[in-house]
Amino acid sequence: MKEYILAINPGSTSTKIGIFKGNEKVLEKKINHDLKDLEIFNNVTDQYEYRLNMIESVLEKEGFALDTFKVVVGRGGLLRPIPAGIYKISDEMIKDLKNAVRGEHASNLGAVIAKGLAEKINVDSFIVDPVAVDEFRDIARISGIPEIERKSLLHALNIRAISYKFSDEINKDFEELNLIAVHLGGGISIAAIEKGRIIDVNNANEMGPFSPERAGELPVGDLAKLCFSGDYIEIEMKKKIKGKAGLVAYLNTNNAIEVEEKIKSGDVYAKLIYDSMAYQIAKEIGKMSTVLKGNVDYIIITGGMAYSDMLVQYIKDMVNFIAPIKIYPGEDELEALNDGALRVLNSREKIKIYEEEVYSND
Ligand SMILES: Nc1ncnc2c1ncn2[C@@H]1O[C@H](COP(=O)(O)OP(=O)(O)OP(=O)(O)O)[C@@H](O)[C@H]1O
Ligand SMILES: CCCC(=O)O
Repeated sequence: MKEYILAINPGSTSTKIGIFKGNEKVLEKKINHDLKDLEIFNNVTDQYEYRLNMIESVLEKEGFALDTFKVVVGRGGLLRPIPAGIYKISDEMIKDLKNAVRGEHASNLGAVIAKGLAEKINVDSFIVDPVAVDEFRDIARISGIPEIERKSLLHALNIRAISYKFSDEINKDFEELNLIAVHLGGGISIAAIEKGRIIDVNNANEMGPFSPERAGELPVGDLAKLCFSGDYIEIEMKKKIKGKAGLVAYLNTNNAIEVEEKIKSGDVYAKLIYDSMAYQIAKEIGKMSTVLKGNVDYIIITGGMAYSDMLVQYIKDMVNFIAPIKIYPGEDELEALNDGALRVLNSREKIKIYEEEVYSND
């Protein structure tokens, strides 16, 4: 009997899978990938067979036959700009992901694997709120140099799932609230949400505060100088901005818990860096409150670093004049994928068609 939903979330070093029966998670597994195994692939989507085989082995070992799944849902990747929602995985979408039309990202594999598995058993496959969700007004796209556009790229899956959860908890519709939603993970997304639409966000890869591994916004003159200093080739510069930046660059770790231990043992430099990250996060929240013209109902803070009392307290002290603050530490993207699939299966939300939304966005 087809009774389960299979959720697939590929990350840079692991693939997480979740099996759900209605709202109940009956299995969660994290498949770790050896970096040496991944290095041989030129593009992320070339890892398809490798990761698919590992998922199938886990399913077999755990006793879940493929034909017990009624739908397969994957994390969406760097697609063309599209509104938030749940999308049927289409050939056009797969083509864009394989061609990396907006770049390489581990989540590009989510749709490819979900569709591959679903086709074997002849069921539907979906993605939910991919990182490419774009609900910006044109005014938010202008950067200051015509060749460069400000882009909407964010942790949309977790941000929207937590926003829905919070709205339910206070018995309001997400579409009637103005929120600032903050995801504090390896990357940091800070979004202004007006009546359910994400109208502005920093773009965790390129702007906003620095994070455990990323540089965030940088003084552009000095950045240009560094690029042309002759000391770095392009790939090194890219790594310097994303991966080897932020806490990693200053303190040699991307682990906020380790940084807090240093601070507690009296490391003044670690405290300066950590406080500076908190300061920049608070400053970005302030920016988003202006985007919403001060009409902010709540600030919600989520992601792994939301577990940190030290960080959250610093931020709260700076921004609690703006709106009440609610903290949801951690993330459950597998649950968010399942929730999305259920909303479609229970006819609470209409499935979107990628090609139609891309076209209507042009
Ligand atoms: N209890 C805790 N106290 C402080 N920091 C924590 C705690 N638990 C996790 N973190 C920190 O949260 C960060 C990782 O967050 P998270 O797991 O949400 O990110 P990720 O999934 O790796 O990346 P991303 O969210 O960008 O996709 C790390 O710096 C980690 O040390
Ligand atoms: C760019 C937003 C998503 C991510 O950092 O993974």
